[in-house]
Amino acid sequence: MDNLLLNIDFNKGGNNKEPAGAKTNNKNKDKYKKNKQKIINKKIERHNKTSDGQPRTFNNQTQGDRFNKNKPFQQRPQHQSLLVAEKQPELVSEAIVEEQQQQEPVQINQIKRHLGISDKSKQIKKEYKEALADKTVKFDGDDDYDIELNPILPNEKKVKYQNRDKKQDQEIKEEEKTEQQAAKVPFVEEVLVREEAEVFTGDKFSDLPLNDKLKQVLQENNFEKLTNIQKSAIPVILKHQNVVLKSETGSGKTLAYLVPLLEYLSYISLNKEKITRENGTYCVIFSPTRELCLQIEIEMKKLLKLFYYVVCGTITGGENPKKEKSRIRKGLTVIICTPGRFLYHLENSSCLNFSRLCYYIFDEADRILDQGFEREMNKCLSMIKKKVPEKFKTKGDDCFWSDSMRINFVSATINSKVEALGSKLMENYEKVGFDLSVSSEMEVVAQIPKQIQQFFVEIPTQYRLLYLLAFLYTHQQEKVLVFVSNCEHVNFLYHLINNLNWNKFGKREDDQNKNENEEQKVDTLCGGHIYKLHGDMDHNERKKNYFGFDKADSAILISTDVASRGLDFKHVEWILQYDLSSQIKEYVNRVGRTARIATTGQSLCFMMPQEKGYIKHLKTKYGFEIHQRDRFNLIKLFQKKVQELKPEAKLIFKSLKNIEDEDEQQEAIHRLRYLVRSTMEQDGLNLISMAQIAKNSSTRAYAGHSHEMRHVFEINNLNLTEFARSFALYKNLMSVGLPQYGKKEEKKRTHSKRDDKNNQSEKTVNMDDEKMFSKRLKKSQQKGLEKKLNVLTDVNQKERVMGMISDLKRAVYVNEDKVALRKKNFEKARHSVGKKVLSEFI
Ligand SMILES: Nc1ncnc2c1ncn2[C@@H]1O[C@H](COP(=O)(O)OP(=O)(O)OP(=O)(O)O)[C@@H](O)[C@H]1O
Repeated sequence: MDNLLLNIDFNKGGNNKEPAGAKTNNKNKDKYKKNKQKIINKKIERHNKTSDGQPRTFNNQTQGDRFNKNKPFQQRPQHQSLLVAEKQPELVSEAIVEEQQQQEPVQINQIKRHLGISDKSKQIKKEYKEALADKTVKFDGDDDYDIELNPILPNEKKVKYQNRDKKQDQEIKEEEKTEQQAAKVPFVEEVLVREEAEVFTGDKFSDLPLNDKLKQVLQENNFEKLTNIQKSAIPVILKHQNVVLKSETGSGKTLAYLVPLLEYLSYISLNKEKITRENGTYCVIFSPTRELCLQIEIEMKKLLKLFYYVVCGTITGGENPKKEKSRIRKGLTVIICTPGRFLYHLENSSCLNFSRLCYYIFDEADRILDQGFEREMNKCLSMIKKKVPEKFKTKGDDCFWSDSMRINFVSATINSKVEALGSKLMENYEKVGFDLSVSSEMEVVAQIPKQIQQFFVEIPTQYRLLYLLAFLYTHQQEKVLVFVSNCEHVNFLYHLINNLNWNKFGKREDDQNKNENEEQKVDTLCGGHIYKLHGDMDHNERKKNYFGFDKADSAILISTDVASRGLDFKHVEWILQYDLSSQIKEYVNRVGRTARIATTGQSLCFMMPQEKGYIKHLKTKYGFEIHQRDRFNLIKLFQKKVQELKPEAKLIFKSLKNIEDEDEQQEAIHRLRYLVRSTMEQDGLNLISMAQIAKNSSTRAYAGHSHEMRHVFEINNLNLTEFARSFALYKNLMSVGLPQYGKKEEKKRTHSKRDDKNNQSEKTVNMDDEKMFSKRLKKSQQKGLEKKLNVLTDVNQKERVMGMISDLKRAVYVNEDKVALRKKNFEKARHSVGKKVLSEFI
């Protein structure tokens, strides 16, 4: 304390500055002290005299006032700092402190802190004043004074006020705690106690009544212990039962139906007839995606090593149909297919042989129906029925009951719709893995493995992209699967992330020119292991990306829901739901891509502020355990990661003195934005138009959220400008590549009032977008109604729907479009009819 006061007096402050060399020269020091004392004495003298040089008279009755200029210096009570610094009473005087107060507020604060007088004293001071005004507290002239010349209260009064202060403090603290409790938990630190995975049972495959070859092959593939679902499902399926099978994601359902299938085929081969390729197909496995077909084929081929007579093959979209045809002609014992392509072959290939068909398996059965496969599925089944009518019990088209068929329905999220299809196929069936003690809604939660930690983070719409990049940078040594709502968004994110050069991160334009060599080095996330997956991709690229992500140790996969079902990527640590899905089933299946078969994993939902209801819905309706994470913690982690991976980046964060400070954290976000913008502007990448297309598709997808969840995903609550920013479409980037501007507007934009014009143009862009969007929305509604019209039989209903369609058509083709359409027709007519006739026509 003494040192502190001495330092303040001697080393700092304008007039109090110690002369050069004083520290080393004691003589000089004494001289300095004497001078100092002289200055103080002079000050006291000046204070005690009026401007005329006459001695000042003091009014003693006002001595309780805060700043008592009417009180002689000597008569003032001793200052607390003087009491503390008793050793140098001549140096640390009130006058010095006063002077310091004017010139060195920082140091006064230091003194305050050391004396334990914080800014809270201001509040106490205020209360003192109030108390004085109320005359509830009286001061006799003997009261002591604190550093700010407040009267120091007798102890009981002080305690009273201190307690009051503490109480208030506590209340405020508690309030803050409850508000921030969830949000301020560290971002990735494991706060939850992970439950022991309870996937495996004590039972083994070797205990099951299977043939020796199958047991051997299972052992060779390290399938030893049975999982819960395998233990309960395999014996039931083996007993020639139709089964609807449901269990949590990643619990080994595939093996649960493949093992009984192989057992059955080997039984036929040993006891009934030799299975050959010429015999045709014995089993058809339906699955919703090509990748899942591929995966089932791989899993099956692992088991086929000792069953050379069983040939399995996939029939999926994207493959060359001719090649598939030749494979079918050679004979496939087990066909693994997507319904669309299978239907194509049923309609176009006569070589399909179903005379021995005895097994149907529907993997991800609920998705097969959801995806609009229902019609295709029904067609497939009825065509098979037409080919081999003797196998089926009933004659009508809608019923596919058969005594000679074994049917398995499999999914983690089976619902009543699936059961309805099930009843068309199976006269009676056994349910395995259903928990009848809980409601079907709550049962959904049970399908998420317990070892998955679920989080959500609320992010302002405009920063979404930047936080995504921060997250990916922070977790680039892990495997992250990012889900978005549409193919265009996947494409945009994929190209953007692939082209970000993190060597440029945080550098300004002038810095960049200095280090051109360094700039040439490209530093991409995960060492460039970035993949994408969606339905519009070329089949071979899809396959390549699927295997690429599966094999990588650390990688990023950006995907639509095409990857949400059944795919078993190895060791995915994080599932990131960047665009939320309004369907609970999709949430469960997306999350289920991590924590497979007794491993652990985390999932994170990126939530826009207006989507708060989503988490509430999941928590209250389904009882999900989702924990909030603070976005600032994410940025903190990001900064730490940057500093860890790029030690030279200290320069980047030179302004970040306090990493806890939210404003300073914002700095990192700005730097990220700069990196994104510079990448967007790069020639030849075409990122801006990709972003615009992605934004439009995402807006449409947002408007297409299920009716049940419209209150959460309400398109009218979506701020389109902020939403555009989440696609890196910032104000001045919006104008690039947009064809909407006329020549006049283009000229105007280069004028001096550029900013105003930019604002205007941004508005026009948004208006155009909105117009486009509403048009498309109406068109899609129209299409939906047209589909409905095909199915309707009632004449009145038909008429009503037709009326609605024509209303929509009128709304879509606004006047301008009508004119354009007429012009187009006119042009057509001119070509076909000729000018002469046309003039008559006009
Ligand atoms: N008994 C077992 N012992 C060891 N590994 C197993 C066992 N059963 C399955 N697995 C492995 O567990 C992983 C997940 O299995 P699978 O894909 O069948 O899960 P699932 O329940 O079908 O998941 P989803 O619901 O997501 O489709 C696979 O890699 C599979 O090889």
